[in-house]
Amino acid sequence: MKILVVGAGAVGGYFGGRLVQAGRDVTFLVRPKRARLIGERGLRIVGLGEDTTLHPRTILADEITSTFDLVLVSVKAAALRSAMDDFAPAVGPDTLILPVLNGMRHLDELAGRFGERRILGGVVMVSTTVDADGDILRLADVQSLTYGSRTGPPPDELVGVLGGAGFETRLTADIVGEMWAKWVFIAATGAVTCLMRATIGEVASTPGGTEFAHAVVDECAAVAEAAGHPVPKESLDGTRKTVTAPHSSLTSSAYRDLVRGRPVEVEEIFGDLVRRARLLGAPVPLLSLVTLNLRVYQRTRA
Ligand SMILES: NC(=O)C1=CN([C@@H]2O[C@H](COP(=O)(O)OP(=O)(O)OC[C@H]3O[C@@H](n4cnc5c(N)ncnc54)[C@H](OP(=O)(O)O)[C@@H]3O)[C@@H](O)[C@H]2O)C=CC1
Ligand SMILES: CC(C)(CO)C(=O)C(=O)O
Repeated sequence: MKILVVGAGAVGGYFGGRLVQAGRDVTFLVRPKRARLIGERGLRIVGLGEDTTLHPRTILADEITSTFDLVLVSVKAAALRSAMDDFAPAVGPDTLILPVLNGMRHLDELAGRFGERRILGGVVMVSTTVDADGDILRLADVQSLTYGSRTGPPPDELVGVLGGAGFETRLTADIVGEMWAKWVFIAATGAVTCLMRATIGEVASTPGGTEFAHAVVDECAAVAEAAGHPVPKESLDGTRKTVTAPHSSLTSSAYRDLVRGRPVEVEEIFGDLVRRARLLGAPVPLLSLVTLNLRVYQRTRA
């Protein structure tokens, strides 16, 4: 199965790199600067005691001459539209597209462009960043990819391709529910860390921090429930435990972007949740505050 990984950043570089290591037929669609760096330095996965150098196949948008069986989309939300233009020639009649962006909005954009049927849902749990050398730096020992069809038959053909590649994978019958659970998790983690400009542990160990984190989780979970996708108790308990852990160095990709002065996926992670909450009549004062805070950041960033 020919796999095109769109974006060799923190997430695409990590999962795509693992698939390369496992001998899968992977090509990375990259832009010229990233292509040069990977050509010179290799794609390196570092951190947590690892130092792996891979030499994957890369391709630029104007070099795509054939279609792929699976397109794994791992760009940030702001780059999605131009990425869709770039990878469109790789999409044939039977190509499946598996996006792993946080939030939910990208599904409509991808379905609008390529058709509902081929757009799978995906959830990644990983904590990686691109470091100053351009390497994929692992920050925590989590690495899972959950995926499934939203409309059609389960993509069973992916099980053997994505499985056994050094990260956990799960094909689920309820990927939309899983995406909501991840959205609650990432919105809560992102809200706590971005609004307080601190790690989960720094907030949780400060008086009032734990109560704040619980209140954020309550809001996020209430939106999921109102939307018809209540987060299962076990998953919600896990989210609460994670966002209130006093010694945790966990942040979120949104927070890492914020402290580096980069664009944050404000609308996709927070704004869209607030918008849906309003439509559903769910009160979200804390999420509204985080959204406003980050919108101001976004406008004044430049
Ligand atoms: N990092 C994390 O720990 C996690 C992130 N996520 C989510 O995953 C998604 C991706 O995030 P992340 O990997 O961190 O982001 P990064 O910014 O690290 O990576 C995105 C990559 O996409 C590339 N890109 C953008 N446009 C194109 C294009 N047209 N063609 C080819 N490549 C392109 C960028 O390339 P270039 O170098 O050229 O700019 C960049 O390398 C986000 O939605 C994020 O919320 C989810 C779970 C964890
Ligand atoms: C799992 C977690 C919180 C890891 O950083 C994440 O999904 C993100 O930051 O986007």
